[in-house]
Amino acid sequence: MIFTPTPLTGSYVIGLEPFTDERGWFARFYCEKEFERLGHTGNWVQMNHSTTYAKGSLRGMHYQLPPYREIKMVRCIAGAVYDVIIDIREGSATFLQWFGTELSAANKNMLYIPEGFAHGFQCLTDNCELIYHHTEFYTPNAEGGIRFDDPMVNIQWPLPAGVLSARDGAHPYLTDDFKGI
Ligand SMILES: Cc1cn([C@H]2C[C@H](O)[C@@H](COP(=O)(O)OP(=O)(O)O[C@H]3O[C@@H](C)C(=O)[C@@H](O)[C@H]3O)O2)c(=O)[nH]c1=O
Repeated sequence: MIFTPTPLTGSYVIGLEPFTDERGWFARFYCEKEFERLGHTGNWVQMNHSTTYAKGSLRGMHYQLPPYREIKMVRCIAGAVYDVIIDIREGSATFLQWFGTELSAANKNMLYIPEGFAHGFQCLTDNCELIYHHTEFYTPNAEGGIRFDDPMVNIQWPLPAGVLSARDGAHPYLTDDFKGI
């Protein structure tokens, strides 16, 4: 695996190194020893899989409140998405800065997202499938959300916004009172 730091400290784009032969390919996407070198100490306690049908659809921007902050690792196994994180670590030098990268079945890249980030994505194709690894259990009462179009963050999405859940459409806009998590 190739770990490329993003401008937001602690997050990485992870490239796989597939072994290819006449049958197809084989690639490792998690190895405790390699991840320890990143400083990763958490255990993956939950893994999720989602399909999003329509190009342009958006999911996000989601996080869990303390004490349920979590590390996430995201991978796209069908189609392509523009995957985005926002740094909401209290006191961070890059507070409210965002980073986006394309994850696709074709490029096989993953995004490693430390605690203290909000996460979301937009589908660049129809029928996008994502696999998530989480270090914390899903805790509905601890869910936090930031609107995908929050002007204080100003994410540059590649496509006009398509399908959005009712919950994601109802996230409040940030105010100066928001100090992060
Ligand atoms: C996230 C999650 C949802 N659910 C349930 C709640 C709800 O009834 C249904 C759909 O949930 P949501 O609408 O929140 O799903 P979704 O909007 O796809 O939520 C996901 O968005 C992306 C951007 C992330 O980063 C993920 O961690 C997760 O928050 O599934 C679980 O049972 N376990 C889970 O871990």
